[in-house]
Amino acid sequence: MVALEAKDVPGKGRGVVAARAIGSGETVLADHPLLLWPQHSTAAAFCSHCLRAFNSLEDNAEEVVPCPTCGQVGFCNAACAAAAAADPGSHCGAVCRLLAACNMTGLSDEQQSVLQLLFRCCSLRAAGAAGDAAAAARLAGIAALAAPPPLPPQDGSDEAAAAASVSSPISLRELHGRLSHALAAVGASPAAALSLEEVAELLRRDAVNGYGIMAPSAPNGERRIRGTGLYSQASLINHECLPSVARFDRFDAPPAPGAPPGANTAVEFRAMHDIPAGEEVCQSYFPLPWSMRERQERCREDYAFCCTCPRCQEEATWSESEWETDEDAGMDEAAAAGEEAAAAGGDGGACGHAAHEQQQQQQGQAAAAEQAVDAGYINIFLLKYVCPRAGCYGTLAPAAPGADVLECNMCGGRRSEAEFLAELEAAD
Ligand SMILES: C[S@@+](CC[C@H](N)C(=O)[O-])C[C@H]1O[C@@H](n2cnc3c(N)ncnc32)[C@H](O)[C@@H]1O
Repeated sequence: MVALEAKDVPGKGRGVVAARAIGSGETVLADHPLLLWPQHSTAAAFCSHCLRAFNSLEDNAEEVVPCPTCGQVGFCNAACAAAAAADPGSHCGAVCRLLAACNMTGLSDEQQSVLQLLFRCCSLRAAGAAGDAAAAARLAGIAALAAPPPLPPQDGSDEAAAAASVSSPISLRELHGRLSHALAAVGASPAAALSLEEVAELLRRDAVNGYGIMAPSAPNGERRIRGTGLYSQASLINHECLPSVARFDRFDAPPAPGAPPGANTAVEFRAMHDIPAGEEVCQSYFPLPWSMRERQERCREDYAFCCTCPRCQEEATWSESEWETDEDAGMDEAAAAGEEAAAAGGDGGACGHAAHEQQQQQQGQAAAAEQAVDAGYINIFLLKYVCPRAGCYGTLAPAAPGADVLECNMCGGRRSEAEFLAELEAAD
């Protein structure tokens, strides 16, 4: 993290700040995953080691190498197959046998995907206990990720609260039972076992730190997730609704000559605009056009904090009539999404308020007040950085350091500064 420095940020835990002035379009961080796992339902369409899409192989006349243990999933080339076999945190023989032995009946795709994570962690534990220092270091890296305290139970049951991230009806206890049963069925080492509490803790770490890796859009435009990654440095980047960096990835890039398997799994963060030295560097955890209500709900329910960023503070003051004015002025979908924010603004107390959360909120509000933004700034920010392609919701950042062409981190679409200014004039 040459350009960034990890620090405690009042009200947010750890965060990263610019260690020097950062130029627009600079890549401030490239981070490789501690752990990567596929979305269960789409696993057969992506490399089980590096998540590269199989339909991207055709262009290079490459062929899928089937998993030698199950034959159900595969790898994008022989190097990835060999890397997975040697990696206890990947689709190695041990993980493959656990998946085959596990009773998946009645589990949602989300729950089956959680088991992909848990089996990889069990396998890393067994390897670590057997003296694999790299496996132990990866588990320590996962244990160092933020894990906010569990949310207060919604229905009076601690277990229900802990299982919220895997959306019951199947409870956390049931999931843990199936995990333990699979470990017993394959005769796994006792060192591989995870307690119920450890499973709950892992799920909370996954919920606040896991990066969803998107698949290319389906022909009907539907967006699907191909898997999830845990990244040690990227996980230090806090959220703001007007972020300064955007995440880019290249999971489908063909391997460069001599590059090790998995080189395509790095996530990169690019500065959307100039960032002065000492300023906190933030990303948005969800699409920029979301309304304030949606953003507040997601922050509270998935990340256990109340967003008090300058945009949320400003939007909390908006009235519906102001939004009518914006709509009349021809604001695009992104800015108009704030209409709902007006409705949410009145009950700005969407956040849960444990005592420490209140303190965090006050610290966050004080910091946000120092960098107040107005409606005009927010609207121009959204027009400039939300991908204009219908239904994309990606974020734009300069295509290269100093470039005046912006590139979308979802669809790859590009827009020049001149095109943006023309759109801005039209919106005016
Ligand atoms: C991916 S982690 C970010 C790093 C984290 N702050 C840490 O100490 O490791 C996400 C967690 O950071 C905290 N966080 C992120 N953005 C925040 C914000 N704008 N305000 C308050 N807390 C925030 C929340 O606890 C959230 O669940």
